[in-house]
Amino acid sequence: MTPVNIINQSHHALPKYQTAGSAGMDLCAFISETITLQPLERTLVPTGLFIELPQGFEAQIRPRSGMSIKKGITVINAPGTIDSDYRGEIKIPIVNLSNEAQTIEDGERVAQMVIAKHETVSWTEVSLLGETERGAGGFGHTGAN
Ligand SMILES: O=c1ccn([C@H]2C[C@H](O)[C@@H](COP(=O)(O)OP(=O)(O)OP(=O)(O)O)O2)c(=O)[nH]1
Ligand SMILES: [Mg+2]
Repeated sequence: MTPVNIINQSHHALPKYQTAGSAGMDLCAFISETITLQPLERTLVPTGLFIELPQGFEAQIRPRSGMSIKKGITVINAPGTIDSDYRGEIKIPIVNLSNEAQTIEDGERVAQMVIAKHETVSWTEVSLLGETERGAGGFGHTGAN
């Protein structure tokens, strides 16, 4: 467990792992009025949460499968990236991909957040890359199925 500083300006509980093996913590909407999204409409949902990740960590904002299948609502930039030096409010860009209007209520769990480690690299500019069996093959190169 890595301790991470968090400010919670919402009246909802801190995000938590729902089960011992959960990778993500659900994020609740922190809104004063119900959001209604028409088909293909998008909006930015506030959470009231501000975090201070250690360098080398990121938070990924991902859709919830239940929300996607029940309402057709997904995170439009999934996976959203929260940088370790970001000190603003975590907000969730969502879109209604269903063909009817959908609503989001205060406290509704609209997305989930996975905290992950990432590398930081420095480039070494070269004129040739190491040879591999794949080479430049991609995009279905290994077969039809
Ligand atoms: O789903 C998201 C994605 C990003 N952010 C915040 C945290 C992140 O550190 C910052 C910038 O995100 P990103 O780099 O994806 O956006 P950008 O359009 O490249 O903005 P910037 O130029 O500020 O980096 O916005 C969120 O609150 N929610
Ligand atoms: Mg950016």
